[in-house]
Formats: sequence, C-alpha cells, structure tokens
Amino acid sequence: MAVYTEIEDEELASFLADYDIGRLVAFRGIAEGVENSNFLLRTEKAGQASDFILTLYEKRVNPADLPWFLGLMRHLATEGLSCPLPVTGNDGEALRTLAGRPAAITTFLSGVWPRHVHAEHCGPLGKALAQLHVAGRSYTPQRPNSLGPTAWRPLLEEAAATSSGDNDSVPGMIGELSSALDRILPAWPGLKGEAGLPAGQIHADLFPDNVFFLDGQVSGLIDFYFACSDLLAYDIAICLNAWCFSDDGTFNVTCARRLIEGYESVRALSEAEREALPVLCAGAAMRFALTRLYDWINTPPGAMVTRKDPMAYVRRLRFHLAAPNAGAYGV
Ligand SMILES: Nc1ncnc2c1ncn2[C@@H]1O[C@H](COP(=O)(O)OP(=O)(O)OP(=O)(O)O)[C@@H](O)[C@H]1O
Ligand SMILES: N[C@@H](CCO)C(=O)O
Repeated sequence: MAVYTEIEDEELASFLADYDIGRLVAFRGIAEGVENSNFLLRTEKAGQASDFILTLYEKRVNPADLPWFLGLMRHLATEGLSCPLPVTGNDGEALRTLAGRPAAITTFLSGVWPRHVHAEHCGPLGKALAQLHVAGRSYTPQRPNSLGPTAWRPLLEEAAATSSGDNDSVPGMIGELSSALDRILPAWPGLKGEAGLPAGQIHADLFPDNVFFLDGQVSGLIDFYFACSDLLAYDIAICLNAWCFSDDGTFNVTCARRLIEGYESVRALSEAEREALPVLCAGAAMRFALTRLYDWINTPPGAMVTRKDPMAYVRRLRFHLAAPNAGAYGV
C-alpha cells in the first residue's frame, strides 16, 4: 500500500480552498504504487462530479525536479497525449505543499492497467511510447537521468554497504550485478552528437501499471516521476523488460516484435538503435534490479508497501547478456 503520509481533514480542507475545483465529496487513499502517496479526490461543481488524483511526493522524487515533471506532463497533454494534466491553484501554481510534503493535483484518467500482459497490449503500447517521444521533442528543458549508467555503480555499492547479510541470496546478487556492470558500462552508447543515439524526453518507468487501456487501446499514461532526457531507445528497452517476460522469466518474442512494430508505426528506429538493443536492455534490467535490491535491503519492517523482487530483473539481465544481437528481440 503506498500511502506514506496521512492527511488530516482540516489540512485537506484548507489545501483545497486554494483551488477552484468544487466541493469535496469523496476522498480515499490508493493502495497501488510504491513511490508516492496517491489519493483519489471527487469534487462536485455546479452539479457536475469530477475525479482528480492528489499526489504527495515522497522517497526518490527530488522536489527541485517537480516543476520539470509537471511541465512535461502539461506539455505532453497539450500536444494531445493522454496523460495527467496538472491542475493549478487559484494563484496559477500546480505545485504546492500538503502535510509537510510537496503536493499536486492532476486530472484523473479512465482505463485499467493490464494485470496480465498479452501480445495484443504491446502494439498499442509501442505506438503510445513513440507518440510520447514525438510529443516530447518540443519540450526543451532537460533533466539528466539520475538513475542512468553513472548512478548504477554507486547504487550497487550503497546496497552492498547497507546489506545486513540476513538474506542469503543478496551477496551473490551483488557479485553478479558487479560483473554485469563491468560488461555493460564500457559498451553503453553515447548521446547523438557524440556519435551516439537519438535522445529526447523519455518516460523511463513505463511498466504495465503505468499504462491504462480501454477497449484494447491505450487510454492513458501515468507516473512521469522518473521521466528524464535520455536515449529514446532506452525507453523501448525498459518496456521490453517490463512487458515481454512472463512470470516464470521466459522472454516472449511475439510481445517484443509487436511492441517494436507499434513503436515504428510512429517513429522508425535507426540501425544503430536496433544494434544497441541488447546492451540497452541489459542496462534497463540492471537499473530495476538495483533499485529493487536497494529497496529490498532498506525498506523498514512494517512499512505499508509491497517490496518488488530484484531477482526477476537479474534473470532478465542474464537473458540480455546472452543475446547475440537485436535478432533476439524479433527485429
Ligand atoms: N491520473 C491518474 N488517473 C487515474 N488513476 C491514477 C492516476 N494517477 C495515479 N492513479 C492511480 O494511482 C495508482 C498509483 O499511481 P502511480 O503509479 O503514479 O504511483 P507511484 O507510487 O508513483 O507508483 P510506481 O510504483 O508505479 O512508481 C495507479 O496505479 C492508479 O491506480
Ligand atoms: N516500476 C518499478 C517501480 C517504480 O519505479 C519496478 O517495478 O521496479
């Protein structure tokens, strides 16, 4: 359950008094997610009910980055992408403070995220990802990826330093990730301009729980709080990891092919981007194995949040390191 911060009735009432969104008629915490505290707000104005999401930013989000995230969401929504639109208060600001945390209200999106991914989801997903990349071209502020390759070794060292040894599998995992980093980091492609790959604004966490579907089509993308300026094909690599492996760790090449076809229906990949897929996928698996491992070790006992298994991403990493070329991904 991801509600880290409780909100008192009086402070909520005074917070909402700064908006013109009507009278509060329902309010509840949302159990899903691990990063931030999310609440569903229903208001009524002139007899019309509207739903909103209230987010209190916790954990990994650097408050200094919030204007960039909210600006990106506003930009993408204005470009026609279905993503949450930040709602401004009476003073024109979307970013405020509630219960001692940075907070914002965004519009509610309809749809359901897929609990079980099928190949039919992957084409529309790929298309939506490419639409995000295209819509992001005209958002010029840059945010370097704080969880990119330069962060991986320090994250691993921090996990190793804080590991108490109460979980037998952790030391082996740390050793395996360290050896994998020795292979991935020297092979990492540069950004365009340094003879590298095309870069732009990427979502960087487009897992199934961040993609809503209605009638077989993508109805909305949420959770832009890892978004950053990085290699576009790295975003595809993140999706290949998050959408194209079954629960038992088997890679589903049909899902991968559909994802890439859907993507290319909007934006064609260059040959260099295709060739880089194995290392980009290995890097993406590394990033999620590392943050999961860190959380595994550092989540306090009794925290109302379900820890995610780092091993699932170590297994994916093994697959990518063994992939001879982009053909392994069906392209
Ligand atoms: N704009 C929105 N419209 C509808 N539902 C939303 C919206 N934003 C968030 N939600 C709901 O809140 C849940 C958690 O949101 P979100 O994924 O942003 O949280 P998080 O803690 O940042 O999660 P994550 O662990 O994926 O990083 C979603 O699964 C969804 O049910
Ligand atoms: N999507 C991430 C959690 C939120 O960043 C994971 O599954 O590890």
